Amino acid sequence: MFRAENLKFSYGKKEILKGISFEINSSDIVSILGPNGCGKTTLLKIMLGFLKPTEGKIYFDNKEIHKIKPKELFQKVAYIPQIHDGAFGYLVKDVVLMGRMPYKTLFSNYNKYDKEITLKALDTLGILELKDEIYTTLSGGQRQLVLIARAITQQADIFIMDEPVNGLDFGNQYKLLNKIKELSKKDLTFIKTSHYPDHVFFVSNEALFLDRGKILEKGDPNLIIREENIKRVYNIESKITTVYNRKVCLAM
Ligand SMILES: Nc1ncnc2c1ncn2[C@@H]1O[C@H](COP(=O)(O)OP(=O)(O)OP(=O)(O)O)[C@@H](O)[C@H]1O
Repeated sequence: MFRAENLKFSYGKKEILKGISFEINSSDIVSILGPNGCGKTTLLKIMLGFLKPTEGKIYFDNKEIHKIKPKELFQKVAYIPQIHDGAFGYLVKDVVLMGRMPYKTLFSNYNKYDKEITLKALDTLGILELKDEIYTTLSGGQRQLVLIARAITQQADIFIMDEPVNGLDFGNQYKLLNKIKELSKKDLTFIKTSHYPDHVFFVSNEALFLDRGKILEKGDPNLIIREENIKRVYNIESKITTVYNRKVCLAM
């Protein structure tokens, strides 16, 4: 589905990605790990066609991303950004309804079906009671859930999420991770950044470690999240162990 070939990217003279290649398959839950500022968000933006690689190629379904019309791409791919302050004054249900935009022509209105799936998405995320609230008055975590509901309303097959648990409380973090697992069984693909090895063990079948502009390793999290990689990437000692049949990474 996504294929990157020797991607390089620089902001001006600052080289961020130094030649990375990978493939992502459908129904994967991929977590991109790496230290602050290593280029995770930049990579997501390249995958969404918001930024063009300085060198190398990125394909979606064998077509170069920047040659795909945004409307076509966003019927298949939904983006949930890390920080979202926009949508000033809109009600939650209207923000979620905006997920239907890639299906609309310039002058067509939202119909009954659009409104139905909007409410269903809010219900799926357990936030139906927020539907008439003003979006900008919500907490950061609640906004995150609203944006996920919007992505569901978009009926995309692929969700690109930038640190989706950022700002969510402990319970909502794991509720969201469980929701991701549940949705991936319905053939949805998730590509997300993460700062939490435990979450990656919990939810992902693929992990990609970015380190100094290159891919250190990509593959099964159980194989690639190792103490020496944690040390190398985050410069911290850790112990990786199994508790209640779950792998966890403890910082020492
Ligand atoms: N628009 C921009 N112009 C110039 N430099 C930028 C721009 N956006 C990001 N950068 C720089 O590029 C580097 C990579 O940023 P990016 O946001 O991709 O990192 P990240 O891995 O997602 O970080 P974090 O984990 O902190 O969210 C950082 O050093 C950042 O300061």
